[in-house]
Amino acid sequence: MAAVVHHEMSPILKSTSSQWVLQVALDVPVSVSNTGVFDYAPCEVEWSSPDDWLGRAVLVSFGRQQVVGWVVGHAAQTDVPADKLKAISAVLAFVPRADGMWLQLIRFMARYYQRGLGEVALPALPTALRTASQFQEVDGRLSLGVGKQAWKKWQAMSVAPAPLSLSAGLLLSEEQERVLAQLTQAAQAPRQSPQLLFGITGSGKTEIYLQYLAGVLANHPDAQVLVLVPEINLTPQFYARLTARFGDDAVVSLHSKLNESTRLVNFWRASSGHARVILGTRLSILTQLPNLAAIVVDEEHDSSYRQQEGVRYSARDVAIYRAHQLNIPIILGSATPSLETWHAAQTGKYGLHILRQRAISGAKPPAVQLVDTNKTIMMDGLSTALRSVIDKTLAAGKTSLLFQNRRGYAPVLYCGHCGAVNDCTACSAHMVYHQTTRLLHCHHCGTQKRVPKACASCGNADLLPVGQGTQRLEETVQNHWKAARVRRIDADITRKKGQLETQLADIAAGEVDIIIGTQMLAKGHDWPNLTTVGVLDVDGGLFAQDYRAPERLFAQLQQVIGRAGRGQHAGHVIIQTTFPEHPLWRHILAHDYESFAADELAVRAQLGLPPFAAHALLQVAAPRIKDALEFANAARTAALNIIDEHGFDTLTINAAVPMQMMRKNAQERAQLLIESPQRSKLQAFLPHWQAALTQLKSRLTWFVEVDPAEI
Ligand SMILES: Nc1ncnc2c1ncn2[C@@H]1O[C@H](COP(=O)(O)OP(=O)(O)OP(=O)(O)O)[C@@H](O)[C@H]1O
Ligand SMILES: [Zn+2]
Repeated sequence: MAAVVHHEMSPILKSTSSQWVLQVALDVPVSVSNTGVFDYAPCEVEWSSPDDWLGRAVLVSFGRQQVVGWVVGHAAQTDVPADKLKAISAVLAFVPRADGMWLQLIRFMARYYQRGLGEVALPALPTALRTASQFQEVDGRLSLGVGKQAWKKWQAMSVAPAPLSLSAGLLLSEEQERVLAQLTQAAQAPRQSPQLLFGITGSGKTEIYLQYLAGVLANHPDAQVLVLVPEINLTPQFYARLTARFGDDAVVSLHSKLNESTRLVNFWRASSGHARVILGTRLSILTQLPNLAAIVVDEEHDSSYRQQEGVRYSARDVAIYRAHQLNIPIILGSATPSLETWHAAQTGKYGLHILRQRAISGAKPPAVQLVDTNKTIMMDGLSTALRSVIDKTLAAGKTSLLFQNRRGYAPVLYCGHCGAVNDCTACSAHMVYHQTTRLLHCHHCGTQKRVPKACASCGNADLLPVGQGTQRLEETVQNHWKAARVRRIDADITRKKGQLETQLADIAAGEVDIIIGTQMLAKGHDWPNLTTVGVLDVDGGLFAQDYRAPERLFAQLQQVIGRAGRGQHAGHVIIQTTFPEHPLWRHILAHDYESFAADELAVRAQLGLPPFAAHALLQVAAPRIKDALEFANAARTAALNIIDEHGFDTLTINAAVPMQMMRKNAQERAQLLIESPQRSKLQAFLPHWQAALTQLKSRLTWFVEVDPAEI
C-alpha cells in the first residue's frame, strides 16, 4: 500500500524541449472535445521518466486562461505543431498523486457515461484545488489562496495513517450476528461480489456496518473504508456514530456543505491515506483513496445517489465498479432495495442477507391504517382519525410526524374570478406561494417574484392560495394544537445556516411534539420518542407517468412509516388517500417489500424496462421546441445510420419527443430514448453515436444520459 508523504510546495519551472508529450485531462464539455484530453510538453522536474508524471495534477494554459488538469497519459508524438505546443506551467503538489487504479476508474466512468476524462476527473477535487486563480506565485513557488490556512493545518498533522481508538459495539441480536457472520464469510471469497443487506427499517443495519468495518480496519493498519450516505442531512448523525466507534482522529466527512477550509483538510486527510473512515455523499465516490479496503452504500436505492448536473452518474453504480476493480467488499444496505439491486440479488449475482426484525427487543413495525378521504370529514387536510391519534400522542408526551412532500404554503395561487393561475414564465410549472417570504417561488428554476396585488388577466384582487404545502400545514397544526411545539423541516429551512441542525437537535432532545416534514426528514433518522406518523397527500405519486414512480413511492412510504415506533413504544401510522383501492396499498399495509418487488419486476419484465433493458437518453434544450426537436431528429437519423452500418440489431431508437416538463429555465426541451435488452450492445453503440452528435455542430445544449433516472 502507498506510503503517506507530505508534499512540498512545488516550484514553477519553465519549459524544456522533450522527446515525449503529456496528455492532460481538462474539464471541457464533450461537445467541445470528445476526449477532453490535450497535449502539453513537460516542464522541468526532477523526475526522468514520463511515467512519473502520471496522476499528477498540473496547471496549464488553455486558450487565454490558466486551468487545472490531470496528467492521464503520455505519448511519443502529437498532432500539435511544435511551435503551438505549450509546456505545463506547474505541477500542483497540493493534490496527492493519483494512482493507476484511480486513473482507471476515471477512464471507466468517462467511457461508460460517454463524457470527457477531465469532466469526470476534475470534480473530484475541492473547488479551491481546481480553480487556477487560487494558486499564487510567491518567491518562485506556488502558494494556495483561500486554502492557505487549511494547508498549514494539514501540514501540521501527523502524516501516518491515523490510529483508531476503537470502542466496543452493541451486543448484536441473533439475527444481526448471523448476518455479520455471513458478510464476513463472503469477504473471504477470492472474487468479491456486492452484498445486499436487506433489513427492515430499524433493524440495526448501521450497527452491522460498524462492526463489519471494525473488522476490516483491524485487518490492516493502513486500511481505509468508505461509507456513502444519500443526503447531507444524514451525515451529522452518522458521523457521530462513526467517531464514537472509531475515534475522532480516524473519521472524516466529505460533502458539499462543509466550509472550504474543512473540505480541503478532509480531502487531504482522505486522499493521502491519513483518514481511515470516510463518510461522504455521492461526490466523495470520486475521491482517490489509496488504501480503500471496503465500501458501504447506505440506503442504496436512494435517487440522491444520481448526479444530475455535469457528468450524470450513479454514485452507487460507480461504487460497485470501484469495489469490483479493487476486488474489495461492498455492502449495499436498504429496507427497500432498488429493483436493479433486488433483481441482481434474486438471480445470485449479488449476495443477499436479510434482517426481518427490529433491533431493539420489543420494537415492532408500526400498525398502518388507511383513511379514505372520500368518506371522512376533513379539516384543513387532516382527517378525524389522524387528529385523534395526534391528540393521544400529545397526551402521552410522544412525538408525531406529519409527512407532506411539498414545501411552501400553497402550490397554486388561483384567481377565483377568471380561473387564471400564476405560472412561471420560464418553466411549464405553477409558481408556489411561500408565506415566510411572501413571494411566489418557482421550484424548478428558482425564480422568485412578488405576490401580485391583483390577477394579471382580470384585475380581481382576491387571489386564493389553493392546495397545501408544509408552511400551510404548519399554520394549521399550530392553530389547532396551540400548546404544541411544532417544527417544520424542509429544504427552505436549510437555507439559513445552522437552522436545520438546531431543529434536528431539538427533535433528538425530545423537545418537539409535532414535526412537519418533506422527504428530507423521511429517511435514516432514528428518534425513539416518535410514535405517530401521518402521511398526507401522496396520491399524485400513485399515477405519475415515470415507470420508476411506484418504486420511489413505495420506498418513500416505507421510509417514512419506518420512523414510527423505533423505540419501546408501539408506532401508529395513518395514511390519507382518495384512492384506497390502489394495489400499492396492499403491499404497504403488509410491510411487504418482497411482494411489491415481485409484482413490479414482473411488470418491468413484460414491458422490457430496466433491469431487463438498458437505456440511454438524449436531452436537447433550445429557446424553441422546434429547434430542439430538429436536433433530436437529426440525432435519430444519425443513430439509424450507425445501426445500418455496424449492425447493432438489438437497439430500439424511439421517436424524438418533447419532454414531459417541456419548458425549464426558459429553455424548451426534447428527448430521444435508446433502448437495448443488452447493456453491452448499447455501450458498444454509444461512442459511435457520441462522435456523430459532436459532428452535428449545433449550438444547442445537449447531452446523453446513460441509465437515466427518469424517462
Ligand atoms: N444489537 C442491538 N442492541 C440494541 N440496540 C440496537 C442494536 N442494533 C441496533 N440497535 C438500535 O436500534 C435502532 C435502529 O438501528 P439502526 O438505526 O441501525 O437501524 P437501520 O436498520 O439502519 O434503520 P433504517 O433503515 O430505518 O435507518 C438504533 O437506535 C440502534 O442503536
Ligand atoms: Zn421557473
